[in-house]
Amino acid sequence: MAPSCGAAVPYTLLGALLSGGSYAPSWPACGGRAFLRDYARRGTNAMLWLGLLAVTWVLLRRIAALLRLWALGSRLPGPPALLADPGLAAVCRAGGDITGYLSKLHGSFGPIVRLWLGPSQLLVSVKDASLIKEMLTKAEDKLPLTGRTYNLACGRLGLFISSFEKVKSTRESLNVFLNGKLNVAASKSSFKIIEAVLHRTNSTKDMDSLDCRSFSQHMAFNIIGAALFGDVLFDWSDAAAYEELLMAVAKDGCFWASYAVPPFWKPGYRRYRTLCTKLKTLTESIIRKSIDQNGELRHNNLSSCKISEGVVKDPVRCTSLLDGMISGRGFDGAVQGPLSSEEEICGNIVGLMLHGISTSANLLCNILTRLVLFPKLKDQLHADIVAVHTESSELVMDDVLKMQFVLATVCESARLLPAGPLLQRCSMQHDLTLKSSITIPAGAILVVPLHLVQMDASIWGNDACQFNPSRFLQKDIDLGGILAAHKGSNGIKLFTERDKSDSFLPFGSGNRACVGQKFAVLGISMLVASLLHSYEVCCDNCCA
Ligand code: HEM
Repeated sequence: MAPSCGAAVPYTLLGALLSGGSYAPSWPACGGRAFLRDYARRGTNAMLWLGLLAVTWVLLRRIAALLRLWALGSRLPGPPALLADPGLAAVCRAGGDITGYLSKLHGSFGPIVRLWLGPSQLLVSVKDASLIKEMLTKAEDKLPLTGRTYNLACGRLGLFISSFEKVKSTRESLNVFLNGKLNVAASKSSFKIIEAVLHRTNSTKDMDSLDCRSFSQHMAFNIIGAALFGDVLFDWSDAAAYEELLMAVAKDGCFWASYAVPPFWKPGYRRYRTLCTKLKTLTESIIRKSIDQNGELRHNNLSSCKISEGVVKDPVRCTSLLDGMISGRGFDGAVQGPLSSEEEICGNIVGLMLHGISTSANLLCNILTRLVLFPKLKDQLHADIVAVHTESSELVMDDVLKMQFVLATVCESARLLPAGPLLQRCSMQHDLTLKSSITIPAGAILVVPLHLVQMDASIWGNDACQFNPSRFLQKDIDLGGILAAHKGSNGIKLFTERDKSDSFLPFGSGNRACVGQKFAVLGISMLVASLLHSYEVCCDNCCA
Protein backbone atom coordinates (compact mmCIF):
# COMPACT_ATOMS: atom_id res chain seq x y z
CA MET A 1 0.00 0.00 0.00
CA ALA A 2 1.33 3.48 -0.81
CA PRO A 3 2.14 5.53 2.27
CA SER A 4 -0.24 8.37 3.09
CA CYS A 5 0.89 11.79 2.06
CA GLY A 6 1.60 13.07 5.60
CA ALA A 7 3.41 9.94 6.69
CA ALA A 8 5.59 9.84 3.61
CA VAL A 9 6.89 13.37 3.98
CA PRO A 10 10.14 13.34 5.93
CA TYR A 11 10.05 15.44 9.11
CA THR A 12 13.08 17.51 8.34
CA LEU A 13 14.82 18.71 5.27
CA LEU A 14 17.89 16.91 6.51
CA GLY A 15 15.77 13.76 6.89
CA ALA A 16 14.62 14.04 3.29
CA LEU A 17 18.18 14.35 2.09
CA LEU A 18 19.48 11.54 4.29
CA SER A 19 16.68 9.17 3.27
CA GLY A 20 18.63 8.75 0.06
CA GLY A 21 15.56 8.87 -2.13
CA SER A 22 13.49 6.25 -0.27
CA TYR A 23 10.71 8.84 -0.04
CA ALA A 24 11.18 9.87 -3.57
CA PRO A 25 8.13 8.01 -4.95
CA SER A 26 5.73 9.82 -2.65
CA TRP A 27 7.10 13.28 -3.33
CA PRO A 28 5.50 13.87 -6.62
CA ALA A 29 2.21 12.45 -5.26
CA CYS A 30 2.04 14.82 -2.31
CA GLY A 31 3.73 17.63 -4.07
CA GLY A 32 7.00 19.34 -3.10
CA ARG A 33 5.01 22.37 -1.86
CA ALA A 34 3.13 20.34 0.72
CA PHE A 35 6.42 19.06 2.03
CA LEU A 36 7.88 22.53 2.30
CA ARG A 37 4.74 23.84 4.02
CA ASP A 38 4.81 21.06 6.51
CA TYR A 39 8.52 21.52 7.01
CA ALA A 40 8.07 25.24 7.67
CA ARG A 41 5.23 24.55 10.14
CA ARG A 42 7.26 22.02 12.07
CA GLY A 43 10.34 24.27 11.97
CA THR A 44 8.34 27.21 13.31
CA ASN A 45 6.89 25.05 16.06
CA ALA A 46 10.34 23.87 17.02
CA MET A 47 11.61 27.47 17.15
CA LEU A 48 8.65 28.50 19.31
CA TRP A 49 9.32 25.60 21.67
CA LEU A 50 12.96 26.53 21.90
CA GLY A 51 12.03 30.17 22.58
CA LEU A 52 9.59 29.10 25.27
CA LEU A 53 12.18 26.89 26.91
CA ALA A 54 14.73 29.71 26.88
CA VAL A 55 12.29 32.20 28.42
CA THR A 56 11.24 29.63 31.04
CA TRP A 57 14.90 28.98 31.84
CA VAL A 58 15.60 32.69 32.29
CA LEU A 59 12.49 33.15 34.43
CA LEU A 60 13.34 30.14 36.60
CA ARG A 61 16.83 31.46 37.12
CA ARG A 62 15.41 34.86 38.07
CA ILE A 63 12.97 33.29 40.50
CA ALA A 64 15.76 31.18 42.03
CA ALA A 65 17.94 34.32 42.41
CA LEU A 66 15.01 36.17 43.99
CA LEU A 67 14.31 33.34 46.45
CA ARG A 68 17.97 33.27 47.32
CA LEU A 69 17.98 37.06 47.84
CA TRP A 70 14.96 36.78 50.14
CA ALA A 71 16.38 33.83 52.07
CA LEU A 72 19.87 35.30 52.60
CA GLY A 73 18.61 38.88 53.01
CA SER A 74 16.15 37.92 55.74
CA ARG A 75 18.99 36.47 57.80
CA LEU A 76 20.67 39.89 58.03
CA PRO A 77 19.60 42.20 60.89
CA GLY A 78 17.17 44.96 59.99
CA PRO A 79 13.59 46.19 60.29
CA PRO A 80 10.84 43.60 59.60
CA ALA A 81 11.00 42.35 56.03
CA LEU A 82 8.34 44.09 53.98
CA LEU A 83 7.96 44.78 50.29
CA ALA A 84 9.58 48.19 50.65
CA ASP A 85 10.83 49.75 53.85
CA PRO A 86 8.21 52.39 54.76
CA GLY A 87 10.64 54.37 56.92
CA LEU A 88 13.09 54.92 54.09
CA ALA A 89 10.29 55.66 51.63
CA ALA A 90 8.98 58.36 54.02
CA VAL A 91 12.46 59.86 54.39
CA CYS A 92 12.92 59.94 50.60
CA ARG A 93 9.45 61.45 50.01
CA ALA A 94 10.23 64.24 52.48
CA GLY A 95 13.56 64.82 50.67
CA GLY A 96 15.05 63.95 54.03
CA ASP A 97 18.16 62.80 55.71
CA ILE A 98 19.05 59.24 54.68
CA THR A 99 22.18 59.29 56.85
CA GLY A 100 20.07 60.17 59.91
CA TYR A 101 17.70 57.27 59.17
CA LEU A 102 20.58 54.82 58.70
CA SER A 103 22.16 56.11 61.91
CA LYS A 104 18.99 55.19 63.85
CA LEU A 105 18.91 51.74 62.27
CA HIS A 106 22.59 51.10 63.02
CA GLY A 107 21.87 52.19 66.60
CA SER A 108 19.17 49.52 66.86
CA PHE A 109 20.55 46.68 64.72
CA GLY A 110 24.35 46.98 64.84
CA PRO A 111 27.10 47.52 62.24
CA ILE A 112 25.27 45.75 59.38
CA VAL A 113 21.68 46.66 58.54
CA ARG A 114 19.52 45.46 55.68
CA LEU A 115 16.58 47.32 54.16
CA TRP A 116 14.16 46.17 51.46
CA LEU A 117 13.77 48.86 48.80
CA GLY A 118 11.35 46.61 46.91
CA PRO A 119 10.72 42.88 46.47
CA SER A 120 13.84 42.48 44.35
CA GLN A 121 16.02 45.25 45.78
CA LEU A 122 17.98 44.75 48.94
CA LEU A 123 20.12 47.52 50.44
CA VAL A 124 22.78 46.61 52.98
CA SER A 125 24.44 49.38 54.98
CA VAL A 126 27.81 48.68 56.64
CA LYS A 127 29.24 50.92 59.36
CA ASP A 128 32.00 49.00 61.13
CA ALA A 129 35.52 50.00 59.92
CA SER A 130 36.95 46.51 59.53
CA LEU A 131 33.78 45.15 57.89
CA ILE A 132 33.83 48.10 55.48
CA LYS A 133 37.40 47.38 54.50
CA GLU A 134 36.59 43.74 53.85
CA MET A 135 33.41 44.61 51.96
CA LEU A 136 35.10 47.22 49.74
CA THR A 137 37.88 44.77 48.93
CA LYS A 138 35.54 41.93 48.05
CA ALA A 139 32.68 43.80 46.33
CA GLU A 140 34.31 44.87 43.09
CA ASP A 141 31.33 45.99 41.03
CA LYS A 142 29.59 49.34 40.84
CA LEU A 143 25.83 49.65 40.81
CA PRO A 144 24.38 49.17 37.32
CA LEU A 145 22.68 52.59 37.62
CA THR A 146 26.08 54.29 37.97
CA GLY A 147 27.28 52.59 34.79
CA ARG A 148 24.05 53.45 32.94
CA THR A 149 24.35 57.12 33.97
CA TYR A 150 27.88 57.39 32.61
CA ASN A 151 26.99 55.37 29.48
CA LEU A 152 24.10 57.68 28.72
CA ALA A 153 26.19 60.82 29.14
CA CYS A 154 29.50 59.67 27.68
CA GLY A 155 28.71 56.82 25.26
CA ARG A 156 30.85 53.73 25.49
CA LEU A 157 33.53 53.97 28.18
CA GLY A 158 35.94 51.80 30.11
CA LEU A 159 35.69 53.50 33.53
CA PHE A 160 32.89 53.92 36.11
CA ILE A 161 30.91 51.02 34.64
CA SER A 162 29.61 48.15 36.73
CA SER A 163 31.97 45.26 36.00
CA PHE A 164 35.41 45.40 37.61
CA GLU A 165 36.84 43.08 34.96
CA LYS A 166 35.98 45.63 32.26
CA VAL A 167 37.56 48.63 34.01
CA LYS A 168 40.67 46.97 35.43
CA SER A 169 43.16 47.72 32.68
CA THR A 170 41.88 51.25 32.00
CA ARG A 171 42.21 52.04 35.71
CA GLU A 172 45.84 50.96 35.64
CA SER A 173 46.65 53.06 32.56
CA LEU A 174 44.91 56.07 34.05
CA ASN A 175 46.81 55.66 37.28
CA VAL A 176 50.13 55.85 35.46
CA PHE A 177 48.94 58.72 33.31
CA LEU A 178 47.81 60.80 36.31
CA ASN A 179 51.02 60.12 38.22
CA GLY A 180 52.96 61.45 35.25
CA LYS A 181 50.71 64.51 35.09
CA LEU A 182 51.43 65.32 38.71
CA ASN A 183 55.15 65.12 38.19
CA VAL A 184 55.25 66.99 34.93
CA ALA A 185 52.47 69.49 34.71
CA ALA A 186 50.85 70.48 37.98
CA SER A 187 53.50 72.85 39.26
CA LYS A 188 53.50 74.96 36.10
CA SER A 189 49.78 74.77 35.60
CA SER A 190 48.46 75.99 38.92
CA PHE A 191 49.25 79.67 38.34
CA LYS A 192 47.98 79.43 34.76
CA ILE A 193 44.78 77.88 36.07
CA ILE A 194 44.23 80.65 38.59
CA GLU A 195 44.97 83.30 35.96
CA ALA A 196 42.60 81.68 33.47
CA VAL A 197 39.81 81.53 36.03
CA LEU A 198 40.33 85.11 37.18
CA HIS A 199 40.49 86.29 33.58
CA ARG A 200 37.22 84.52 32.81
CA THR A 201 35.37 85.71 35.87
CA ASN A 202 36.76 89.22 35.37
CA SER A 203 35.42 89.35 31.86
CA THR A 204 31.95 88.17 32.87
CA LYS A 205 31.23 89.75 36.22
CA ASP A 206 32.52 92.00 38.93
CA MET A 207 35.51 90.45 40.72
CA ASP A 208 34.31 91.83 44.06
CA SER A 209 31.30 89.55 44.09
CA LEU A 210 32.79 86.30 42.92
CA ASP A 211 30.56 83.35 43.72
CA CYS A 212 32.56 80.71 45.60
CA ARG A 213 30.76 77.74 44.01
CA SER A 214 31.30 78.92 40.43
CA PHE A 215 34.88 79.91 41.20
CA SER A 216 35.59 76.42 42.56
CA GLN A 217 33.91 74.82 39.57
CA HIS A 218 36.02 76.88 37.13
CA MET A 219 39.17 75.92 39.04
CA ALA A 220 38.21 72.24 39.01
CA PHE A 221 37.37 72.37 35.30
CA ASN A 222 40.73 73.92 34.50
CA ILE A 223 42.84 71.60 36.63
CA ILE A 224 41.26 68.41 35.23
CA GLY A 225 41.08 69.86 31.71
CA ALA A 226 44.73 70.99 31.79
CA ALA A 227 45.80 67.52 32.94
CA LEU A 228 43.91 65.81 30.13
CA PHE A 229 44.29 68.27 27.25
CA GLY A 230 47.34 70.34 28.16
CA ASP A 231 47.75 74.12 28.00
CA VAL A 232 45.71 74.32 24.79
CA LEU A 233 42.65 74.44 27.04
CA PHE A 234 43.54 77.93 28.23
CA ASP A 235 43.37 79.41 24.71
CA TRP A 236 40.31 77.48 23.59
CA SER A 237 37.45 79.82 22.74
CA ASP A 238 34.83 77.14 23.51
CA ALA A 239 36.19 76.34 26.98
CA ALA A 240 33.39 78.15 28.84
CA ALA A 241 30.68 76.55 26.68
CA TYR A 242 32.29 73.15 27.23
CA GLU A 243 32.27 73.61 30.99
CA GLU A 244 28.60 74.67 30.96
CA LEU A 245 27.68 71.69 28.83
CA LEU A 246 29.49 69.31 31.17
CA MET A 247 27.61 70.70 34.14
CA ALA A 248 24.26 70.51 32.34
CA VAL A 249 24.87 66.88 31.40
CA ALA A 250 26.07 65.99 34.92
CA LYS A 251 22.92 67.50 36.47
CA ASP A 252 20.26 65.29 34.87
CA GLY A 253 22.21 62.14 33.97
CA CYS A 254 21.12 60.03 36.93
CA PHE A 255 17.46 60.93 36.46
CA TRP A 256 17.30 59.87 32.80
CA ALA A 257 19.41 56.76 33.43
CA SER A 258 16.93 55.60 36.07
CA TYR A 259 14.41 54.72 33.32
CA ALA A 260 14.62 51.00 32.48
CA VAL A 261 13.64 51.84 28.86
CA PRO A 262 15.01 55.14 27.49
CA PRO A 263 11.98 57.49 27.34
CA PHE A 264 12.44 58.64 23.72
CA TRP A 265 8.91 60.07 23.69
CA LYS A 266 9.79 62.69 26.34
CA PRO A 267 11.04 66.03 24.98
CA GLY A 268 13.25 66.48 28.08
CA TYR A 269 15.04 63.23 27.32
CA ARG A 270 15.53 64.18 23.68
CA ARG A 271 16.95 67.55 24.79
CA TYR A 272 19.30 65.72 27.15
CA ARG A 273 20.52 63.45 24.35
CA THR A 274 21.16 66.50 22.17
CA LEU A 275 23.31 68.00 24.94
CA CYS A 276 25.27 64.72 25.18
CA THR A 277 25.91 64.75 21.44
CA LYS A 278 27.12 68.36 21.59
CA LEU A 279 29.36 67.43 24.51
CA LYS A 280 30.89 64.60 22.51
CA THR A 281 31.50 66.88 19.52
CA LEU A 282 33.21 69.50 21.69
CA THR A 283 35.31 66.84 23.42
CA GLU A 284 36.49 65.56 20.05
CA SER A 285 37.27 69.12 19.04
CA ILE A 286 39.48 69.85 22.09
CA ILE A 287 41.22 66.49 21.73
CA ARG A 288 42.02 67.35 18.10
CA LYS A 289 43.31 70.77 19.12
CA SER A 290 45.42 69.21 21.79
CA ILE A 291 46.96 66.77 19.35
CA ASP A 292 47.31 69.21 16.46
CA GLN A 293 48.60 72.30 18.20
CA ASN A 294 50.73 71.04 21.03
CA GLY A 295 51.33 67.35 20.69
CA GLU A 296 50.84 67.83 24.43
CA LEU A 297 49.31 64.48 25.23
CA ARG A 298 51.94 62.52 23.40
CA HIS A 299 54.73 64.55 24.92
CA ASN A 300 53.48 64.35 28.49
CA ASN A 301 52.65 60.68 28.28
CA LEU A 302 56.08 59.82 27.11
CA SER A 303 57.71 62.08 29.68
CA SER A 304 55.62 60.54 32.41
CA CYS A 305 56.85 57.11 31.38
CA LYS A 306 60.41 58.21 31.77
CA ILE A 307 59.80 59.99 35.04
CA SER A 308 57.95 57.15 36.68
CA GLU A 309 60.35 54.54 35.41
CA GLY A 310 60.73 53.18 38.91
CA VAL A 311 57.03 52.36 39.06
CA VAL A 312 56.27 51.31 35.50
CA LYS A 313 58.65 49.16 33.55
CA ASP A 314 56.71 48.88 30.31
CA PRO A 315 56.56 52.22 28.47
CA VAL A 316 53.98 50.92 25.98
CA ARG A 317 51.40 50.60 28.73
CA CYS A 318 51.97 54.22 29.70
CA THR A 319 50.21 55.47 26.61
CA SER A 320 47.50 52.85 26.43
CA LEU A 321 44.67 54.98 27.79
CA LEU A 322 45.26 57.76 25.30
CA ASP A 323 46.77 55.69 22.51
CA GLY A 324 43.96 56.46 20.11
CA MET A 325 44.11 60.17 20.77
CA ILE A 326 47.84 60.33 20.50
CA SER A 327 47.75 58.88 17.02
CA GLY A 328 45.58 61.41 15.17
CA ARG A 329 44.75 58.73 12.61
CA GLY A 330 43.01 56.57 15.17
CA PHE A 331 40.93 59.42 16.45
CA ASP A 332 39.80 60.36 12.95
CA GLY A 333 38.30 56.91 12.76
CA ALA A 334 36.22 57.59 15.85
CA VAL A 335 34.84 60.79 14.42
CA GLN A 336 33.70 59.17 11.20
CA GLY A 337 32.78 55.68 12.21
CA PRO A 338 30.51 53.94 14.70
CA LEU A 339 31.68 52.52 18.05
CA SER A 340 35.39 51.92 18.26
CA SER A 341 38.11 52.00 20.84
CA GLU A 342 38.64 55.67 20.02
CA GLU A 343 35.04 56.37 20.93
CA GLU A 344 35.74 54.67 24.25
CA ILE A 345 38.66 57.02 24.84
CA CYS A 346 36.43 60.00 24.18
CA GLY A 347 33.87 58.49 26.59
CA ASN A 348 36.55 58.01 29.25
CA ILE A 349 37.62 61.63 28.93
CA VAL A 350 34.06 62.92 29.27
CA GLY A 351 33.52 60.57 32.24
CA LEU A 352 36.68 61.80 33.97
CA MET A 353 35.73 65.43 33.36
CA LEU A 354 32.22 64.89 34.75
CA HIS A 355 33.36 63.01 37.85
CA GLY A 356 36.57 64.98 38.46
CA ILE A 357 34.97 68.43 38.15
CA SER A 358 31.98 67.79 40.40
CA THR A 359 34.00 66.12 43.16
CA SER A 360 36.99 68.49 43.06
CA ALA A 361 34.74 71.59 42.87
CA ASN A 362 32.86 70.36 45.92
CA LEU A 363 36.08 69.96 47.90
CA LEU A 364 37.58 73.25 46.72
CA CYS A 365 34.42 75.16 47.56
CA ASN A 366 34.42 73.62 51.02
CA ILE A 367 38.01 74.71 51.62
CA LEU A 368 37.50 78.24 50.27
CA THR A 369 34.40 78.69 52.42
CA ARG A 370 36.34 77.69 55.52
CA LEU A 371 39.12 80.10 54.55
CA VAL A 372 36.75 83.03 54.55
CA LEU A 373 34.85 81.93 57.63
CA PHE A 374 37.94 81.23 59.73
CA PRO A 375 40.66 83.87 59.27
CA LYS A 376 42.85 81.96 61.73
CA LEU A 377 42.91 79.01 59.32
CA LYS A 378 44.00 81.35 56.54
CA ASP A 379 46.89 82.58 58.68
CA GLN A 380 47.97 79.04 59.59
CA LEU A 381 47.91 78.00 55.94
CA HIS A 382 49.77 81.09 54.89
CA ALA A 383 52.49 80.42 57.48
CA ASP A 384 52.82 76.85 56.21
CA ILE A 385 53.11 78.04 52.61
CA VAL A 386 55.66 80.82 53.13
CA ALA A 387 57.79 78.55 55.30
CA VAL A 388 58.36 76.34 52.25
CA HIS A 389 57.85 78.55 49.25
CA THR A 390 60.14 81.56 48.88
CA GLU A 391 59.19 84.51 46.65
CA SER A 392 61.99 83.92 44.19
CA SER A 393 61.40 80.25 43.36
CA GLU A 394 58.61 78.59 41.40
CA LEU A 395 56.23 76.48 43.45
CA VAL A 396 56.85 72.80 42.67
CA MET A 397 55.23 69.57 43.75
CA ASP A 398 58.02 68.77 46.19
CA ASP A 399 57.19 72.02 48.02
CA VAL A 400 53.55 70.99 48.33
CA LEU A 401 54.56 67.66 49.82
CA LYS A 402 56.32 69.60 52.57
CA MET A 403 53.23 71.73 53.32
CA GLN A 404 51.77 69.36 55.87
CA PHE A 405 49.16 71.77 57.16
CA VAL A 406 47.85 72.48 53.64
CA LEU A 407 47.58 68.73 52.95
CA ALA A 408 45.95 68.18 56.32
CA THR A 409 43.39 70.93 55.56
CA VAL A 410 42.47 69.29 52.26
CA CYS A 411 42.10 65.87 53.92
CA GLU A 412 40.11 67.22 56.86
CA SER A 413 37.74 69.03 54.47
CA ALA A 414 37.27 65.80 52.52
CA ARG A 415 36.58 63.95 55.77
CA LEU A 416 33.86 66.37 56.84
CA LEU A 417 32.27 66.82 53.43
CA PRO A 418 32.59 63.73 51.25
CA ALA A 419 31.45 63.95 47.62
CA GLY A 420 28.24 62.05 48.39
CA PRO A 421 26.51 60.69 51.51
CA LEU A 422 26.88 57.02 50.54
CA LEU A 423 29.73 55.02 49.05
CA GLN A 424 28.05 52.45 46.81
CA ARG A 425 29.12 49.04 45.63
CA CYS A 426 27.71 45.66 44.74
CA SER A 427 28.80 42.17 43.80
CA MET A 428 26.84 41.13 40.74
CA GLN A 429 27.92 37.49 40.41
CA HIS A 430 28.98 36.19 43.80
CA ASP A 431 27.63 36.25 47.33
CA LEU A 432 29.91 38.06 49.78
CA THR A 433 30.96 36.38 52.98
CA LEU A 434 32.18 38.84 55.57
CA LYS A 435 34.00 37.80 58.72
CA SER A 436 33.16 34.26 57.58
CA SER A 437 29.70 34.35 59.17
CA ILE A 438 27.75 37.11 57.40
CA THR A 439 26.61 36.33 53.87
CA ILE A 440 25.35 39.12 51.64
CA PRO A 441 23.58 37.82 48.53
CA ALA A 442 24.84 38.70 45.04
CA GLY A 443 23.05 41.71 43.56
CA ALA A 444 22.42 43.47 46.89
CA ILE A 445 23.16 47.20 46.95
CA LEU A 446 25.98 47.77 49.44
CA VAL A 447 26.42 51.19 50.98
CA VAL A 448 28.74 52.86 53.45
CA PRO A 449 27.18 55.91 55.16
CA LEU A 450 30.24 58.14 54.93
CA HIS A 451 29.13 60.79 57.40
CA LEU A 452 28.54 58.20 60.12
CA VAL A 453 31.91 56.54 59.57
CA GLN A 454 34.02 59.65 59.05
CA MET A 455 32.47 61.44 62.00
CA ASP A 456 32.30 58.49 64.36
CA ALA A 457 33.30 59.86 67.78
CA SER A 458 34.52 56.43 68.92
CA ILE A 459 37.20 56.60 66.22
CA TRP A 460 37.82 60.30 65.68
CA GLY A 461 37.33 61.54 69.23
CA ASN A 462 34.80 63.91 70.79
CA ASP A 463 35.57 66.65 68.28
CA ALA A 464 34.77 64.29 65.37
CA CYS A 465 32.23 66.74 63.90
CA GLN A 466 34.53 69.74 64.13
CA PHE A 467 37.02 71.01 61.60
CA ASN A 468 40.45 70.29 62.99
CA PRO A 469 43.20 69.70 60.40
CA SER A 470 45.72 69.13 63.19
CA ARG A 471 44.27 65.69 63.83
CA PHE A 472 45.97 64.64 60.60
CA LEU A 473 49.29 65.92 61.86
CA GLN A 474 49.19 64.13 65.19
CA LYS A 475 49.39 60.74 63.53
CA ASP A 476 51.86 61.85 60.89
CA ILE A 477 50.71 61.93 57.31
CA ASP A 478 52.75 59.29 55.58
CA LEU A 479 53.89 61.28 52.57
CA GLY A 480 55.98 58.38 51.32
CA GLY A 481 52.71 56.46 51.06
CA ILE A 482 51.27 59.15 48.80
CA LEU A 483 53.83 58.33 46.16
CA ALA A 484 53.75 54.58 46.60
CA ALA A 485 50.50 53.89 44.80
CA HIS A 486 49.36 50.30 44.68
CA LYS A 487 48.24 48.62 41.48
CA GLY A 488 45.38 50.38 39.71
CA SER A 489 44.85 52.93 42.45
CA ASN A 490 46.38 55.98 44.05
CA GLY A 491 46.06 55.18 47.73
CA ILE A 492 47.11 57.77 50.24
CA LYS A 493 48.25 56.23 53.47
CA LEU A 494 47.38 58.83 56.04
CA PHE A 495 47.37 57.11 59.36
CA THR A 496 49.47 54.52 61.00
CA GLU A 497 46.48 53.83 63.24
CA ARG A 498 44.39 51.14 61.52
CA ASP A 499 40.89 52.16 62.55
CA LYS A 500 41.35 55.72 61.36
CA SER A 501 42.82 54.75 58.05
CA ASP A 502 39.90 52.34 57.44
CA SER A 503 37.44 55.08 58.40
CA PHE A 504 38.84 57.75 56.09
CA LEU A 505 36.96 57.01 52.88
CA PRO A 506 36.22 60.17 50.85
CA PHE A 507 37.94 58.42 47.93
CA GLY A 508 36.62 54.95 48.67
CA SER A 509 38.89 51.97 49.15
CA GLY A 510 39.70 48.60 47.61
CA ASN A 511 39.77 47.69 43.93
CA ARG A 512 37.32 50.38 42.85
CA ALA A 513 38.87 53.20 44.93
CA CYS A 514 39.25 56.59 43.28
CA VAL A 515 42.10 56.55 40.76
CA GLY A 516 42.37 60.33 40.98
CA GLN A 517 42.86 60.39 44.77
CA LYS A 518 46.49 61.43 44.77
CA PHE A 519 45.99 63.76 41.82
CA ALA A 520 43.03 65.43 43.57
CA VAL A 521 44.69 65.85 46.99
CA LEU A 522 48.00 67.11 45.64
CA GLY A 523 46.46 69.11 42.79
CA ILE A 524 44.00 70.87 45.09
CA SER A 525 46.73 71.48 47.69
CA MET A 526 48.85 73.00 44.95
CA LEU A 527 46.00 75.26 43.85
CA VAL A 528 45.24 76.40 47.41
CA ALA A 529 48.93 77.09 48.04
CA SER A 530 49.29 79.07 44.80
CA LEU A 531 46.11 81.02 45.48
CA LEU A 532 47.04 81.99 49.04
CA HIS A 533 50.58 82.75 48.03
CA SER A 534 49.60 85.38 45.49
CA TYR A 535 46.06 86.52 46.30
CA GLU A 536 43.90 87.66 49.19
CA VAL A 537 40.89 85.39 49.70
CA CYS A 538 37.98 86.98 51.54
CA CYS A 539 34.22 87.30 51.36
CA ASP A 540 32.09 90.18 50.08
CA ASN A 541 32.57 93.38 52.10
CA CYS A 542 35.11 91.86 54.49
CA CYS A 543 38.33 92.47 52.56
CA ALA A 544 40.35 95.31 54.05
C1 HEM B 1 38.05 65.62 45.45
C2 HEM B 1 38.03 64.93 44.36
C3 HEM B 1 37.52 63.51 44.22
C4 HEM B 1 36.75 62.75 45.05
C5 HEM B 1 36.19 63.13 46.41
C6 HEM B 1 36.56 61.47 44.40
C7 HEM B 1 35.83 60.42 44.94
C8 HEM B 1 35.67 59.20 44.34
C9 HEM B 1 34.94 58.10 44.91
C10 HEM B 1 34.21 58.13 46.24
C11 HEM B 1 35.02 57.07 44.04
C12 HEM B 1 34.39 55.68 44.24
C13 HEM B 1 35.30 54.87 45.12
C14 HEM B 1 34.81 53.54 45.57
O1 HEM B 1 33.78 53.05 45.11
O2 HEM B 1 35.51 52.93 46.42
C15 HEM B 1 35.80 57.50 42.92
C16 HEM B 1 36.13 56.73 41.84
C17 HEM B 1 36.93 57.15 40.80
N1 HEM B 1 37.50 58.39 40.63
FE1 HEM B 1 37.37 59.91 41.92
N2 HEM B 1 37.21 61.49 43.21
C18 HEM B 1 37.82 62.71 43.05
C19 HEM B 1 38.57 63.15 41.98
C20 HEM B 1 38.91 62.38 40.91
C21 HEM B 1 39.74 62.83 39.82
C22 HEM B 1 40.39 64.20 39.73
C23 HEM B 1 39.84 61.78 38.96
C24 HEM B 1 40.60 61.70 37.67
C25 HEM B 1 40.90 62.69 36.89
C26 HEM B 1 39.07 60.68 39.50
C27 HEM B 1 38.93 59.45 38.91
C28 HEM B 1 38.19 58.41 39.45
C29 HEM B 1 38.07 57.11 38.84
C30 HEM B 1 38.70 56.72 37.52
C31 HEM B 1 37.29 56.32 39.69
C32 HEM B 1 36.97 54.86 39.62
C33 HEM B 1 36.36 54.38 38.39
C34 HEM B 1 36.10 52.90 38.39
O3 HEM B 1 36.65 52.10 39.14
O4 HEM B 1 35.31 52.59 37.54
N3 HEM B 1 38.52 61.08 40.69
N4 HEM B 1 36.20 58.80 43.12
